[in-house]
Amino acid sequence: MSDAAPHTAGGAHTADGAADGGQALVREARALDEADALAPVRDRFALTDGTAYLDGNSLGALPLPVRDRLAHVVAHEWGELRIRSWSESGWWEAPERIGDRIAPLIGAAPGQTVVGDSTSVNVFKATVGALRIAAADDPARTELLVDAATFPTDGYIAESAARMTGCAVRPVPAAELPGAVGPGTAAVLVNHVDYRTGELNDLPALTAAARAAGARTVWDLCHSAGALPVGLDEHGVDFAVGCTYKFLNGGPGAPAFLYLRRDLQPRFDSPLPGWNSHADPFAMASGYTPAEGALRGRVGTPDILSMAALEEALTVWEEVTVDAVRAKSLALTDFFLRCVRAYAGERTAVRVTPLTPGEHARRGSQVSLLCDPVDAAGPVMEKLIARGVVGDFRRPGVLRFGFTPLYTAFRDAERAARVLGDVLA
Ligand SMILES: Cc1ncc(COP(=O)(O)O)c(C=O)c1O
Ligand SMILES: Nc1c(O)cccc1C(=O)C[C@H](N)C(=O)O
Repeated sequence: MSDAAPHTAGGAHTADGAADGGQALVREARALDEADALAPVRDRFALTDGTAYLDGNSLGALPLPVRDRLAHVVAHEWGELRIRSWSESGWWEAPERIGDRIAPLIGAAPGQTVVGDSTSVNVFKATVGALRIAAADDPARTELLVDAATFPTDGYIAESAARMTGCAVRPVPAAELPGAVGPGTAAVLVNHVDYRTGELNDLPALTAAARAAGARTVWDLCHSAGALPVGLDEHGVDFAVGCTYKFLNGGPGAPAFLYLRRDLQPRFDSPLPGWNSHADPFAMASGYTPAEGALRGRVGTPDILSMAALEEALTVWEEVTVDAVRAKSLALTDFFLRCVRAYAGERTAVRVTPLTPGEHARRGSQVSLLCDPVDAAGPVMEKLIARGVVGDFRRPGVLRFGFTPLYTAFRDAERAARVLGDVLA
């Protein structure tokens, strides 16, 4: 069965617009794509295999210019210049240079963002750094609040960071965190967007509450960087981390970023004080003197090939604003939710309920659907993928669909919902 045109099998039966077999939704998707100012940006990505790729919240698609950039770095910078490239090709400064390219996307002025290591490692650096500053200010602050639904790596690392610093972790549902911070709170580690549900947590309110209580904040921006405005400087966030292989399309295993607010940099006592963060690395001194600025967040030798891919991937932002991306993201997820209601309806054998909030202010750039029965979710996603609709599945029963406005079209959203309706039927 072709998925290119709507048909009436299975779905297409609710009062929500698919009584005509989905023709109206197909026409609407076409009109939305025609009016979409970001539509031409899709041509910069390797997306010609006919799939509706809705997994950019896990691994972003390949930006085409990355291929030539990597070929050049390998052939010329590594192949011909070899060690000279540390200075002549700008390899040594890549972590700060690329950090400053990410900075405007997360609302940070230059000089506060550094790229390198994985998100997990940066969660460790930022959390221990925050706890050490809190302890220096007030040793009675021994509580590390973590949002209860956190991505696992943050929770595991929070436990270790707390053990190292004599603190204790207290998991609290994200919405309750502003009321939970108190005089004993040293720091709060929280995800901006919940990886499982796609819920957007209230960064301004929680950061303000933490500041008022004298606690430090560490935000995990993995699912918001490149998807929506963050406003780190504006809201007075202390530390932030995030991945670059999701909405920033930096490639598999692309290095993460670490934001150290400028006024805290002199106080940032890294738990991983590698030689790259030394004030004079090539002095090869036996004693450690930390560098000034964001490069205090570096550890060891940067992974140049991945850095080069990321740097090239970020060039798309020279033409695109985060506000435009956010506006399209909300329009895409609104439209997808409407299509799901129309095609999946109430009468399918497997039912789906959105876990992602309907309110724009509480929605990230993905839509998560909970399957009933839950154990249907894995097989449903396998069937979707077999039919060219690529989302992912998180146990036990969640279907995730990520919307990357740089390359996701409204026709992808319509098709995904239509195929989903068929599969659920
Ligand atoms: C919210 C969140 N934090 C942290 C991570 C872990 O990142 P990494 O595997 O790059 O350390 C991920 C995804 O893998 C994530 O979604
Ligand atoms: N980092 C990943 C990987 O190496 C393999 C598979 C998936 C991932 C992910 O990024 C998972 C992702 N953070 C999530 O939101 O579930």
